[in-house]
Amino acid sequence: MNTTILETIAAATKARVEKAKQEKSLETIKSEAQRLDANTGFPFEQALRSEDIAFICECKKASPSKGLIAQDFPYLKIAGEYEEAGAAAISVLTEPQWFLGSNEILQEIASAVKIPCLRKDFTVDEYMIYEAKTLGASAVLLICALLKEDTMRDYIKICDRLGLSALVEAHDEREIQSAVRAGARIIGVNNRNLHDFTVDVHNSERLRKLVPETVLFVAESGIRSAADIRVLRNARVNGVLIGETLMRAPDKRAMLCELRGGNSQ
Ligand SMILES: O=C(O)c1ccccc1NCC(=O)[C@H](O)[C@H](O)COP(=O)(O)O
Repeated sequence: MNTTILETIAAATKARVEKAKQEKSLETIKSEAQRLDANTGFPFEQALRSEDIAFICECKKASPSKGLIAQDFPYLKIAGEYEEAGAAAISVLTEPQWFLGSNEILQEIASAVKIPCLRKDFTVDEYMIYEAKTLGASAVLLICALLKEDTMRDYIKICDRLGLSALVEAHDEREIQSAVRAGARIIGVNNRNLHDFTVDVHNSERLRKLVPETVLFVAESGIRSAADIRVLRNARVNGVLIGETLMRAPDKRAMLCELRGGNSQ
């Protein structure tokens, strides 16, 4: 079988984590994270509960499917615009090779905004969860395709103890069932097919039915228009995660308003 982009990124991420451990050990990052306040009230989850449909707006300079998206990437300005325009949370890519993200970008954004930040990365080691906490994240991404069910359960428990939320990403029925069994309280369905990079928001619509009402549901990727949002709102998704559409919009506030179905003028 061909190696998927996800497997390639995961292998590079494992190497990145091993390098990070040489600079700061697991024990050190763990104790740094554990010294931080764990009584957070899980703001990322709260943000998803508190709105009709919550917008998680992404700061992303590049991606494997699109290459460079934003030549100019004033991420603090972008995050500020998202916050002012009523974003519920901000997703920050920290993967450096394909997404041109960094830990520093997350740390700076998290300390500049009041809304919760998701560390969007390819979590392959518990080290990355403790690291996310020290960087100021309120949530981390856990991808079913990269983690065995028992590991997923353990990682969700680590998140709970640190006061972090886990957005557990699934692509199909089997992964959704595994995420539910592992104790996920937030499941995100990624609409992007990682073999051919095509996107279909109806993937979220279809899979929403399989997720219990008690579990929060986020639709991720390929959301381009108010019509897409209408489909997802009708499917009772709690939140949408939007990257490229917002990153390419010169006026983020106007684009968010348009996506919500309003008039930006
Ligand atoms: O975006 C990609 O090309 C990609 C490829 C392989 C793994 C993950 C990938 N993207 C990460 C994301 O999940 C998106 O950044 C996020 O859902 C927003 O998607 P979009 O609104 O389509 O930019």
